[in-house]
Amino acid sequence: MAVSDYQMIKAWDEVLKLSKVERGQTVSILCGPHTHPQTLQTATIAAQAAGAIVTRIELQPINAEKATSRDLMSYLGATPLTNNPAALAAMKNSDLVLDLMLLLFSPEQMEILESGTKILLAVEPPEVLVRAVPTEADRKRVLDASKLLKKAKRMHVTSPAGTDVTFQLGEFPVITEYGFCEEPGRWDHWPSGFLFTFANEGGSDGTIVIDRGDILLPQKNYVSDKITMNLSGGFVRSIEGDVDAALLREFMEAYKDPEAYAIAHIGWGMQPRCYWHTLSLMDREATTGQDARSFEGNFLFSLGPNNEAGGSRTTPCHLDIPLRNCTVALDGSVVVRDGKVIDEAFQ
Ligand SMILES: O=c1ccc(O)c[nH]1
Repeated sequence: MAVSDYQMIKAWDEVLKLSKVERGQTVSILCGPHTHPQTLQTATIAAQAAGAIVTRIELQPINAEKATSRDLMSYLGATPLTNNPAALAAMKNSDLVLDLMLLLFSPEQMEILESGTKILLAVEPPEVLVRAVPTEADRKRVLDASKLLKKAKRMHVTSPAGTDVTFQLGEFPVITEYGFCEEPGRWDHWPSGFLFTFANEGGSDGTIVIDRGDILLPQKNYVSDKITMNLSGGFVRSIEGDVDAALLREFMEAYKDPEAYAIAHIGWGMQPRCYWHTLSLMDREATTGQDARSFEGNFLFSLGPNNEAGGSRTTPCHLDIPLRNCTVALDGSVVVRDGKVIDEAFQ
């Protein structure tokens, strides 16, 4: 359904208030030719209404000749900000950057955050943004869950489809996503509502079965036949199945990068206003799949880069794969059972 400018401005008002934007602060809006015009215009109005000094920074896209997918998250690392000291300086001197272009996993994003600038990514279409406007309650619930994940040394994930995989934890921080940036140096993504950490280097072993109906991102399809991944020493050693597996293998082979097969972030979804089914109702190219990453009770694992958490891997190949009906246990304590979040585990 279409979204009115008024409703989108009110949504931005709420997100900027939650992000503690104050009169006189500097808000820089990073955009590109692909940025949704209504998102850009309403963000500009809301930031001005909040009393901020607003700057738009438009950068031209890159990597089109390298990526085989048009999805914004299908070729990461080098961004239009790479080797652009003018734009980098502007963003490091801003209180908040609204990233309507997508910098994810770029070294420049880390450098901007280290300067104390907050970065809020928002590239989903207005219909998804207004459906999942973040709340303080979302933040509290994700932070409560993060306390357990921060202490965990081991994550064990199983499913009726045959997943049985163990991740050693502790080398990397926990990253929480709840849709706004209330602290200097924080990165977040609106919409979201999930948390994750990264498995210790070399510390992932077992089998992951991507079941019928589970989602591959950036492919943004529901797989129609099971894909079985065998993991050892932190890397996917084989990808078996039928056509979906063959398509996934060729997608990954096209990057010609062995680091594409490394396990990256692992965690689970906690956003009640995001759903597994919505991808079946949307044009694939209209979304980056945040509903799929955020829906309640998914087990979300990713492959590829871990530089976002201080790791050394910066491969441009990045897969996010949310699974349904999994049971996730941290040091033996179940936090998701058969695809349902166990909130009591976080009390
Ligand atoms: O919001 C996001 C999106 C992609 C990703 O890999 C992590 N978080």
